[in-house]
Amino acid sequence: MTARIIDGKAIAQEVRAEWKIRADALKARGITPGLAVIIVGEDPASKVYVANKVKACAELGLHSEHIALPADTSEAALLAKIAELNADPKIHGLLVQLPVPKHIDGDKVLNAISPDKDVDGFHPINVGALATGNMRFAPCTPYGSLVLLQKSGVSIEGKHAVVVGRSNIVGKPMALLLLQHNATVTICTSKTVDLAKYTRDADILVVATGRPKMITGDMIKLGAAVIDVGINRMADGKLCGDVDFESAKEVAGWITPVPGGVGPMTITMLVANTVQSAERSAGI
Ligand SMILES: Nc1nc(=O)c2c([nH]1)NC[C@@H]1CN(c3ccc(C(=O)N[C@@H](CCC(=O)O)C(=O)O)cc3)C=[N+]21
Ligand SMILES: [Mg+2]
Repeated sequence: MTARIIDGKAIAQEVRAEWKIRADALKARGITPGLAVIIVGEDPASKVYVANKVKACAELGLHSEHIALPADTSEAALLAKIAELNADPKIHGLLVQLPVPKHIDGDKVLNAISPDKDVDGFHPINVGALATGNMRFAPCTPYGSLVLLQKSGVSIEGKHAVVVGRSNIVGKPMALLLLQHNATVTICTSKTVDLAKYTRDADILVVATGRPKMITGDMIKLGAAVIDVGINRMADGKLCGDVDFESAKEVAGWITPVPGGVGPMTITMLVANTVQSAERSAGI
């Protein structure tokens, strides 16, 4: 059997069109949703992501500000910039591209962003809201992964979902979202003993480990839905996921490619969260 390839680019376009209608409705009331992205330093991969975010905003007619600060920006200067944007009525969504340079405390940065503008969903208040089932902003990568499953017609309720990876930005919130949709959820880590025992039992397998091609076809249940969150740049310059696509697609029922899978959805949900934030600020 060969898996159905989940076309993240196509689904992202479809979802963006839905959110454009809501953005246009806000603009008709004189409110243009606005996103500010702060990037500290020169990471080349981050530059690609930030450029994609700004492009997606333009596509939906949103206001966006891209604030590039030098790598030696002090923590105090960054916190001051965040405070300024927290108070700026043109801005409904605000994020600081991670990772930040070592001399800056990442947790302090996440705590400084107004929870009402935290479109990444990384502020502890929003993490707590997700954990208690009162979601305000779901983190964009897990949210996008969930929408990919839903739009592909994969049923979640009652199914065994296995998440490999326990990061705050993907693994943990992904597990919470799946739990919210009544999946039976297992979270594995890089230390899990006999990882394949768990992955082979997964109806839905989400992989976010940052280890290129670590999940191979023999670790996947026949017909499973496989969401590959990994983006690894190989020596030849090509991108690959955390799943070995070639062997996995022979076993899986659905699979996301890298690139063109989760990545475009991450950007889309960021824009969606920004529009939703603007709706909330307008009392909608
Ligand atoms: N505060 C914060 N929020 C984030 O959401 C955040 C972050 N920091 N730091 C870095 C990661 C990574 N990330 C991606 C976004 C888009 C693509 C994307 O568009 N990927 C394309 C291709 C990208 C390429 O060609 O390099 C794809 O998969 O098809 C990938 C990765 C957001 N992140
Ligand atoms: Mg993300």
